[in-house]
Amino acid sequence: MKFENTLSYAQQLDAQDPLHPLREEFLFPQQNGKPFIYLCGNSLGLQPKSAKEVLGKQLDNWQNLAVEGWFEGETPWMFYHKELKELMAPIVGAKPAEVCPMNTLTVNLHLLLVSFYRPDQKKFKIIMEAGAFPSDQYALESQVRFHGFDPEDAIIEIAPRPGEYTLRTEDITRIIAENADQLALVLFGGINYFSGQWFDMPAITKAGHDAGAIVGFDLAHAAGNVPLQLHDWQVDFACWCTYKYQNSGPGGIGAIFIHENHFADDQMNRFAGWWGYQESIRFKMEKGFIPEPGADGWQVSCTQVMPMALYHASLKIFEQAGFMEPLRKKSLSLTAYLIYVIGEVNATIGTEQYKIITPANENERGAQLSIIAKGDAKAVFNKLVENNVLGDWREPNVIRFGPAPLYNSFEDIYRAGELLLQLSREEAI
Ligand SMILES: Cc1ncc(COP(=O)(O)O)c(C=O)c1O
Ligand SMILES: Nc1ccccc1C(=O)C[C@H](N)C(=O)O
Repeated sequence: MKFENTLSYAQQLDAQDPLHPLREEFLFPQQNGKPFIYLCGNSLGLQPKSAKEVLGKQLDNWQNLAVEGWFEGETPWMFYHKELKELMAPIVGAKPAEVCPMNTLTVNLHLLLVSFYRPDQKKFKIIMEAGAFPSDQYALESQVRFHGFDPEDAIIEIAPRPGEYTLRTEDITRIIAENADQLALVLFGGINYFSGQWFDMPAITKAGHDAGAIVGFDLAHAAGNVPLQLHDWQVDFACWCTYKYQNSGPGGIGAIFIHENHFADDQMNRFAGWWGYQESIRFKMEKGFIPEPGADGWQVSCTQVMPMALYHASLKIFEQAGFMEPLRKKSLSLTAYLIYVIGEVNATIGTEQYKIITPANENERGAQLSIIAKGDAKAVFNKLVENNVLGDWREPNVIRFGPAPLYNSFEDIYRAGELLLQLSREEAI
């Protein structure tokens, strides 16, 4: 596609974009009386305008029904998660029974590792990407120690080749195969938070299974961002947060996926709680845990109604958008335009001041582009924020921009590029 670096051209792309009106469904933060150009959906999605009303309804239910709200009213809380499951499933390519909203991401990762990381003296190793989000590193290290192994022996991190920023699938699958004898688990991010690289999840899953290992993913940066087919890809388990591309609010409800292949496995360990107990007889309060079939059987505590209400508000907008296919189509155009605009900034300055380390290949990236700037990148980043362009900064040297197709426009990208160019010129003087 041939782009132009003009405001009128960007506005024309917006006029042709069928999803453009959905921008009106969201609230943009303001600074100095002006809205931000918000390019940070990769960290925290924006608040849907409907969030207050949807949350308000549950506050009313609480006020009017109190404890009876669990079984009475329009949306009895006992079954509230079921409405969400139907809307979540198409976002990650799962059957509704395979997903469940619950807890928060790292907590869920621990709970799923209890079930899916079952090391023995022979097979105890875990393969993950080097530079995974710190919470995942800490979770895995502590799980390994919990089972009496040393993370130094048990965790194999796959790093980019020297001089490269991202991983090659051939290296990932080769290292998995080489370690087959001792490999218990492959646990990868779907998209790496730092580089923005979308890993070849089907290839990783297949390689892990060929090596006799379980394969799980942390989809914090992938769910609601790129099209996923967790069921068809035969992924064993996954977990994600919903506060990034799925706009459920800070500390929003987390979610899990358990492949139905595992539903009948009665050898599976789990850290059980009453909300995972068979729903129809849960309130008999009997001794001896009987799990509810499917992902719901991993629930521990009672439904977090208020965070789920906030997530529900956003899921309804995903439904309105037609779920992932139209969103992905727009997302690819937005990122392609951002790549073009950054290229124009570099070309105007006459040097590769801003280097995009996220793979250019569409199959290897989602909405987020990670950019390394020459010179004092932090100063540039701070000035962008002062001037109402909000991406985020990740140590030691990366600016991340994550245009979200639900609410970002081509004009946002044009304007962010215009400011980047202006700041870079000022910096050079
Ligand atoms: C890949 C990844 N894993 C884990 C986390 C931590 O999530 P939480 O704080 O919700 O447990 C995040 C984001 O903070 C993340 O991006
Ligand atoms: N949950 C947060 C709370 C505070 C600050 C950032 C986060 C993030 O989510 C960061 C994000 N996971 C990242 O990719 O850097």
